Amino acid sequence: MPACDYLSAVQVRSLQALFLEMSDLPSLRQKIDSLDTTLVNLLNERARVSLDIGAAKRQMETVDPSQSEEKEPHVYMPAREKQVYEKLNRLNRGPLKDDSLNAIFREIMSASISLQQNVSVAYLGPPGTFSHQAAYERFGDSVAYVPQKQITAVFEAVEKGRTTYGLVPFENSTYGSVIETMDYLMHTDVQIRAETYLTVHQCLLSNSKLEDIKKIYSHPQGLGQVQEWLKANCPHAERVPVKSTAEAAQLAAVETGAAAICSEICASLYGLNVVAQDIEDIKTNTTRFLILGTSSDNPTKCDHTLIRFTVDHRQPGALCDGLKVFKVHNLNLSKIDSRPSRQRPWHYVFFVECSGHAKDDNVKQAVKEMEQYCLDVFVLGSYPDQRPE
Ligand SMILES: C=C(O[C@@H]1C=C(C(=O)O)C=C[C@H]1O)C(=O)O
Repeated sequence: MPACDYLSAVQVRSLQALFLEMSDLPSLRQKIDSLDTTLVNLLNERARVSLDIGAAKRQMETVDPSQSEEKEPHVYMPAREKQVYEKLNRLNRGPLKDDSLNAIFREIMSASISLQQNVSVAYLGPPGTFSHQAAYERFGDSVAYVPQKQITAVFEAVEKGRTTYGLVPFENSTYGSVIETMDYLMHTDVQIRAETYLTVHQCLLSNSKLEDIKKIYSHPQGLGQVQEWLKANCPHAERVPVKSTAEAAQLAAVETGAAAICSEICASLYGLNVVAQDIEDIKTNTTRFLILGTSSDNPTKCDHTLIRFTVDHRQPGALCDGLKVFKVHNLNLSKIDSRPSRQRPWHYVFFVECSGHAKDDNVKQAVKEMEQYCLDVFVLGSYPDQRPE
C-alpha cells in the first residue's frame, strides 16, 4: 500500500520538506559559513572605520580645543546611534525582527565604542538592579560596568572622572520621580547625555513561603510600584526601604522570613526563590533613566532639554512668567517638578523638561528670557527623545 494512504497530505508535504532540507543541509550550512566569512570581514571593516572616527574625534580636540565644548572627546554619541537604529529599521525587510537587529547592532556599536576608548559606566548596584539592566541594554557587552552603593555615588563617579559615564533612575511611570536623583540634580553640573526607558517587572523573592514572610526589603521605588499588591497579599509584613532592589535581594537571602521586591534576575544572582512574579500594580510599569556625562550630544530635531531654576518668591507671578517663555517659543513641556531647596523653608528648586535642544535657536532664546524672571537658570542637558510609543 502506498505511504500516502496512511498519511495526510499535510504530513506528506512536511516529510518531503524534511527530506529536501536534510539533503540540502550541507549546502545550506556551506552558505551560512560563507556568509559568516563575509560578515566577519565587513564587521572588521566597520570597526576600522570606527577607529578612524575615534582618531578624528581626538584630532578635533587637539587642533582647536577652544572650539569644542567637550572636556574630553566623547565616544558614546546617542544622537548618532539613534540615527543608525532608525536607518536600520527603515532598511530592514525581514525575516529578522527589528528588535533582533537592534540587539545585534547594540553589540556592534558597543564593540566599536570600546575600540575607540576604554569606557566605564557607573550604575546603582549591586549587580541585578534595574539600573544595571538599563545600562546593559544601552551600552552592551564591551564596556566596563562599575556598581555604586547609592545614586549619589553614580553622580560623583562622573563628576570626579572616575567613570566615563553614569546611569541614574529618573522617574517611574507608576511611582513618579526618583527623589535621590532629583536632589542631586539640584546642585550638580554634570550633563545629561541620553535617556533610556526600561519596562520594569517586579518580583517577590524569598527563601520563605509567602505566609511566613515578615519583612520586605526594596528601594522605595520598588515598594511604591507594588503597594496595592502588598496590601492584598502581605498586609502585615514590615516594609523596609534600602538603597537598591539588588541590595534588598542580598539582605533577604541571608534572613529567614525576609523577602525582596526586585527583578527576577536577582533570584539566580543571590540564591532566592521567586515567590510571585510580575506583581507591579500597573502592567505598563516603565522607568526612565538618565545617562550622565560631561556634555550633551548634538541636536537630532527630536530632543528634550532639562532645565533647573529657582524664582524669587517675593515677586508675584515669577514662576508663571518664567514658564510662559516656553509657550512663546513654541516649546512643549513634558515634565515639571520641584524639590525643597533646603536653603530656607518653602523655597523650591524647579525642574522643567521641554522639547528641543539647548543648541536650537528657540531653546536658546527661551533660556535667555527665563533669566529675566528666574534666578539661577541652569541647563542640565539635551538628549534625543527615546520615549517608546
Ligand atoms: C562610530 C562612532 O562612535 C560610536 C559608535 C557608533 C557606531 O559604531 O556606529 C555610533 C556612535 C557612537 O556611539 C561615531 O561617533 O560615529
